[in-house]
Amino acid sequence: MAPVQQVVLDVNGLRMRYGPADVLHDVTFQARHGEVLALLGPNGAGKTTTIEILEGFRMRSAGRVSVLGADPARGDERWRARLGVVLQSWRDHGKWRVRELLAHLGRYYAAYGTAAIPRPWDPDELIEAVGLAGQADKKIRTLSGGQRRRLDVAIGIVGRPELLFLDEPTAAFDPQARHEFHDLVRGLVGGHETTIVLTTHDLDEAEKLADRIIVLNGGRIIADGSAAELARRIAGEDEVRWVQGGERRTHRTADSTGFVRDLLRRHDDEIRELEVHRASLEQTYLALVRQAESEPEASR
Ligand SMILES: Nc1ncnc2c1ncn2[C@@H]1O[C@H](COP(=O)(O)OP(=O)(O)OP(=O)(O)O)[C@@H](O)[C@H]1O
Repeated sequence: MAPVQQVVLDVNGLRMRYGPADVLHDVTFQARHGEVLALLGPNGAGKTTTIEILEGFRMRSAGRVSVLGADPARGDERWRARLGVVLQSWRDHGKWRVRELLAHLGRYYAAYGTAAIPRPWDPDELIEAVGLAGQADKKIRTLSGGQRRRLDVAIGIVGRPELLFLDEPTAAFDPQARHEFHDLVRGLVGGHETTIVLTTHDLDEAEKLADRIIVLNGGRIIADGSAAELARRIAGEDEVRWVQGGERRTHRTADSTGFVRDLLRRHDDEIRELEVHRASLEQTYLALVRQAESEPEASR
């Protein structure tokens, strides 16, 4: 029998109200040990509010929340030392040098190390892991935007967190930095069994990194599942493209395998450059949000 993974995050009936406005309505989900969970949703959907409540930075209006076995509203220092947080932006360490700052911040975690999880992460190993080896002795204000973001991630993981929150971690990255960051996240999940909750507007990133995707819209969860499960829910059509007799053709179908089989049976010699494009997470996501927005409030 497969081992039952421990529930690290348990959110039940979470509600948040700012003044007269309800911004989270009955949000319920769980995350298990070692999972990467992506929160997606349009601007103002409630992603940051949800994450800030889980981090213990914001008090919820109602609902039950358990993070690493504790209520974040009452989490103590020992609990906080097991979390890692990478906010959307941090701009306050300009005069420090990279190694110096990580060594300094790491000291806070030393008292919370265990036999299984020695804390903190050695600064030089960490600098290597986030790809800042060439910048270890540089002042932080001299780093590029992408290097600064890698440092933000290093600050978030210096205590070897069991649960890591990443709020739009790759927003300012170039494609290469984004690719390297994805490798870093996979390494964290594979090597140290960190559970990760990330928010992103990059659907490609969510598809690559996340085991599970939760789509929030207007403070409600409108979908929860793997990218493939969400795609099946929407049952998008595949697009088949080919060249025949020098002419480009396209056809949309729910049964691309059957269509291609039939096409090749009838015109095998004439078909060139055959491609099948599956419905992407982006199409699925847009369809989910459109569907949720077209439903009347009362039926939700
Ligand atoms: N401190 C606050 N006071 C009042 N309203 C707030 C406050 N913070 C957020 N809101 C409102 O709560 C809703 C959810 O905001 P939140 O920042 O959680 O969304 P988000 O999904 O993270 O958006 P984005 O993708 O733009 O970062 C929005 O309508 C926002 O205006």
